[in-house]
Amino acid sequence: MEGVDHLASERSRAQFDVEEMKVVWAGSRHALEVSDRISRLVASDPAFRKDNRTSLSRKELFKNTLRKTAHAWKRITELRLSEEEASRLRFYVDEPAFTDLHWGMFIPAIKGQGTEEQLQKWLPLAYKMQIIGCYAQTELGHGSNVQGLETTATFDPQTDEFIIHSPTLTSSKWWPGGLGKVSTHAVIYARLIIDGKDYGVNGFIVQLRSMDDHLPLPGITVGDIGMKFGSGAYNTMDNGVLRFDHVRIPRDQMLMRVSQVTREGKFVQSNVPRQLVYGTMVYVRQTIVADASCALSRAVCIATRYSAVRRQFGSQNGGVETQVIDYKTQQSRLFPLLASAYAFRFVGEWLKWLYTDVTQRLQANDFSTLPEAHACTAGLKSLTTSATADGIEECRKLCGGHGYLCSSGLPELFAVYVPACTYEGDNIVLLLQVARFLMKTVSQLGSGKKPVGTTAYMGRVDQLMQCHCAVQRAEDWLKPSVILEAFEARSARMSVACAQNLTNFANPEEGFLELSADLTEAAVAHCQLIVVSKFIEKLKQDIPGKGVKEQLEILCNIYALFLLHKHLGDFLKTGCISPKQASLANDQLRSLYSQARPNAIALVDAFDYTDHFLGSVLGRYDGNVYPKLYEEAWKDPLNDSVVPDGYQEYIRPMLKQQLRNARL
Ligand SMILES: CCCCCCCC/C=C\CCCCCCCCC/C=C/C(=O)SCCNC(=O)CCNC(=O)[C@H](O)C(C)(C)COP(=O)(O)OP(=O)(O)OC[C@H]1O[C@@H](n2cnc3c(N)ncnc32)[C@H](O)[C@@H]1OP(=O)(O)O
Ligand SMILES: Cc1cc2nc3c(=O)[nH]c(=O)nc-3n(C[C@H](O)[C@H](O)[C@H](O)COP(=O)(O)OP(=O)(O)OC[C@H]3O[C@@H](n4cnc5c(N)ncnc54)[C@H](O)[C@@H]3O)c2cc1C
Repeated sequence: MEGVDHLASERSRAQFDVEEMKVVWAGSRHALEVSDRISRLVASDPAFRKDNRTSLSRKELFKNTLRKTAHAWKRITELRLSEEEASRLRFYVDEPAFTDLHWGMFIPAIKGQGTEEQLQKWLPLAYKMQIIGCYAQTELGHGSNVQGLETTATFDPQTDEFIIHSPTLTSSKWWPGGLGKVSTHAVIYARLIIDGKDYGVNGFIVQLRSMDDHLPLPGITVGDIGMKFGSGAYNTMDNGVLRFDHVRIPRDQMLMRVSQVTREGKFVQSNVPRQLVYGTMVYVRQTIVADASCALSRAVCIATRYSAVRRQFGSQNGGVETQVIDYKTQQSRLFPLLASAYAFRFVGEWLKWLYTDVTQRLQANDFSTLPEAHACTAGLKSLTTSATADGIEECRKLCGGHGYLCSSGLPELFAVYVPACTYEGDNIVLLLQVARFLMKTVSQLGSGKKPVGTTAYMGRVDQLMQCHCAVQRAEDWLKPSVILEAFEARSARMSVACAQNLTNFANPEEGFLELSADLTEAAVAHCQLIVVSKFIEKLKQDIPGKGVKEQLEILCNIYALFLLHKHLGDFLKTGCISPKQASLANDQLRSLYSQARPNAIALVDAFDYTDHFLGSVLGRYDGNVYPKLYEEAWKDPLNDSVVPDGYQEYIRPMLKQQLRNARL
């Protein structure tokens, strides 16, 4: 039935003001207005159609993306969209493209690592898209180990140039998005060599293709690395391969904010830390955390709406069957993901603040918070992307068989999302960075250096090593102080245990390798504490709107107690809680699921996603699933003809053969 809201009765059960929750989700009333307006602009423009993506060939898919990005750029310039509006437009167009790397990495790399003159020269060209750039760091042989990159940039004092060269096959740049077919320029990372001496990895701006005919410049071999996981999905992106054969670039194309090479070939290290060469990754990791909440909320929105529409079993005397969302098992799988989407939203907001703060400090030559910014961005990127990738897959299963259809939107969402666990740093490699930071923090506790920021709780390590959880009744688990103490104690005890075990090794690096699995678990505990504590902090703010804060409190408690349940081994092993308290937490969790149930549909409506953006028959706003699912099936190219292509060649002869055999 077209025009009927099949989820109306669900919506009428909501106990809070959905419009106000939309403001909380968007971040502000202004952000909601912009987001809402731009999402409708994209949804109503046929040029941004995306329902045919999975049936296009790679070439069609790629050309389609080029068309869409050109159209998006035209609309951005015609409508004079602000940076905020343009970035919302990119979000709602919902198709990975070379422009992500141009705006998301090429420009930030120049901004973060270039000198004032370099910014003035390159940024105007990049902002007007008169050049298109990518970020070429990873090589065939090395991705995680940035210090292991092999591409060289050798200074030639005769000509005042660098010679960029790929000395081995494994030094070929491999993976950069936008490189394969589009970028005219790249920020490439190469070992700086002066007078035979290696000064480590630095960034350089290199032109790759002619501005006249787009052909690669002399000495450059460049192409696409081939199809990736999933149909449609990330194959809209031209991830590329690049080799240099003694390509010359002027000296002033080395990004020289962090270190400089003078006309005489002298290497000068400025007073900023060398780690700033890694600064673009810190920036992008922060954006990836914010993006995790978007991807997860999208999957959760689809699974929640469908779970309210779908009915199985439980019919009494011919009455209606049970909505699958009413099964406790469905709730215990779905509601923690709903809560995680909100939790990641708020920790993403906080991380953005942290990043802005560290950037301002860096400009004032205050580098003190850089290690914490690195640990937080690395750890939260790892935690949120792993949970989101797993969460999207869980949402697919929550939708039963129909979740496996491309028209559910979930397979493509998963395929596009899952590389986030690898790009911008493999999630395990990043957790090991957090672990290093934690071990350093623990080792300095005795020296009188007071830990600050997200490790401030370590300053109370003596108390946290001994404290006893005060929970006696299930309701005690609703107290933020109780939850915080349990998470702080678990994290502190896991870090201290690792630090103590490390002392058993004569060589600390050897010990670190041997204990690395335990260390990543300690890092996860610390990162989960950050997410829980930032959710609790959010709830201390003034949050207007009938019932909004109460719903968020329910979600915050679900998030924390679900984690406690999932990682019970940690909490019990470290003696932070008793088995009895664990069982009370579980009782409380069940009660929280019942409280979330009547509000579930409204809580996903608060994401304010259009049907175009969701791209899912199962997640439609009106819940009119079955007729649309049926209609969608008939659109498949296989149904263009009643008798399939190939019948005469393959099916008919086989059937005839069977017939002949039967007659014999
Ligand atoms: C049409 C128009 C539309 C317009 C609008 C469009 C809008 C679009 C806008 C935005 C979209 C944004 C989205 C972006 C797209 C995302 C797509 C993804 C593309 C993917 C890109 C990539 O993957 S790029 C490559 C990423 N590579 C990595 O992440 C490599 C991982 N490895 C590392 O980071 C390091 O090598 C590692 C940290 C693992 C180890 O480094 P190493 O040198 O060995 O260092 P180590 O000895 O361990 O440490 C030394 C010291 O340094 C500290 N440290 C390490 N890293 C950092 C850092 N980043 N910052 C600060 N400090 C760091 C480390 O802790 C050590 O400290 P100490 O212990 O010595 O104190
Ligand atoms: C879709 C996509 C887009 C990308 N876009 C870009 C781009 O635009 N620009 C760019 O430069 N790069 C890009 N990359 C590359 C990406 O950054 C790297 O693939 C990533 O950093 C992981 O590095 P790797 O491939 O070397 O993995 P590896 O390090 O080889 O990982 C393999 C395995 O080894 C493990 N491992 C590695 N080191 C350690 C260790 N020290 N301790 C324990 N375990 C370890 C990992 O956990 C993993 O399980 C992209 C990658 C993908 C998939």
